[in-house]
Amino acid sequence: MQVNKPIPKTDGIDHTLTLIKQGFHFLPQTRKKLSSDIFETRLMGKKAICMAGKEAAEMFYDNTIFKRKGAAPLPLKQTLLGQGGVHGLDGEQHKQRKRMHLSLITPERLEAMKNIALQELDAKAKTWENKKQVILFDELNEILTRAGLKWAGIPLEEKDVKERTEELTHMVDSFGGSVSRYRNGKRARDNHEKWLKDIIKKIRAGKYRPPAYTPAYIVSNHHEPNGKLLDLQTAAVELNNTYRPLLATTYWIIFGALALHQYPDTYVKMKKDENDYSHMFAQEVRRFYPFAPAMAAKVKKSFYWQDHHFKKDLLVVLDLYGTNMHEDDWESPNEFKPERFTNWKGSPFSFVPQGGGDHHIGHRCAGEWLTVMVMRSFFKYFVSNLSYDVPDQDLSFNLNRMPTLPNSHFIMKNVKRTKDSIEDLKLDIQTRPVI
Ligand code: HEM
Repeated sequence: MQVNKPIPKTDGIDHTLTLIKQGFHFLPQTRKKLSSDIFETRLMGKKAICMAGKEAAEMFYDNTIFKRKGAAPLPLKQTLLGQGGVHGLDGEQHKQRKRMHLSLITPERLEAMKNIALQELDAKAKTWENKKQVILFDELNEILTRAGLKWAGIPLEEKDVKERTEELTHMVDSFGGSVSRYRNGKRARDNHEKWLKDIIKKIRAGKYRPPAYTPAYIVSNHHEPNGKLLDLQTAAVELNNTYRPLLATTYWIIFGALALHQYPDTYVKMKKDENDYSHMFAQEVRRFYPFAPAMAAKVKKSFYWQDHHFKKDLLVVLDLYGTNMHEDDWESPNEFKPERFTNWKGSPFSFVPQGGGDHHIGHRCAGEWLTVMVMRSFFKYFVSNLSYDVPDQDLSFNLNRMPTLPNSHFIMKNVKRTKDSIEDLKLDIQTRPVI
């Protein structure tokens, strides 16, 4: 007979506002309070089971028992994710769409992104030499907007750079429950999708011909399992999905710059980059610093797990940040130690900064390799191609805000390029497995 073990519950009626107020703290602190890796609460008026840890992640990413349809809240789809995109698909439709995304991320295209992003960074860095100070967050958002659109094969006129950068920045900053950030994010997405739809129409009409290996070409010409082209709206969402998340990488590049500053030994080791140090450093930045707090799914068919009953259509939330910090899997999780990744045995369920499980059959982030490659090459650029001072500023970050970053947005002064060329960096960094 199957035992039905009760799951500890939070007090009160609904905890959506608590989640918005406490941000990254909500799930870990509630687990601590209830002394349990799994608890029941109510979010957006619905019963929800929240959980963390390797075993929980393994269960969450089993797509025979979980589905994404109806799991993500509407405001998230109106801003960060878009409606009708790969994130919310299940079954064959998901597999087919995911194959399209993964087909964009070949080793050659990863190298291309690295080179384009480094070129944009180096061009921008030339202008920093004449500035009193540089706010790195703003600069990186523009650099990665330029790089992402170029890589995706989407034409960007100089006069539009500011507008496109602001749109992508607002979309990425839109989650976390602030009404004003939601409004900015929604407006930004509406404008950006309108712009993309015009470009896709031109591609389909043969009026604009991007190279056949670019996202612009591949997404515009992608056919659904029913043999039809993606509808225009979905095509705009998916094309945006191929480069918008690069601006999420901005947050981790800022945190990496923070770590290089606050742990000076890492700066020295990054400069030498022995035993793949830059890779381990990027991995530890993704583990230690927050970006994606959690993911939601719904139960596809009822099942038992660890004697707990999961009923069909129940909402389940996996704490990604808390899983990366889980004491069962990470020694001294609250210490920043890139060396922990030396000979790391890599579990796709204990290390879930960009989702867990398998990239190909599950929902794990399609851009994980790309994220790590851009992070590594930028960290190496900072230590080997630049000199800069980090003046006094408020470098603290608030875990109640989602997403979060240092309050000052990382200010640099006296920036100088120490090399005239990025050729060493272009040759140096190769694609590497990330889990
Ligand atoms: C800081 C950088 C990034 C973070 C934190 C991040 C995080 C995530 C997370 C949490 C998911 C959802 C996993 C799930 O549904 O369980 C995801 C999915 C996805 N990401 Fe990323 N991502 C990043 C960068 C990128 C980049 C650069 C790209 C593309 C170039 C990308 C493309 C995608 C796609 C297409 C999916 C949908 C996968 C699916 O549903 O099967 N991401 N990402």
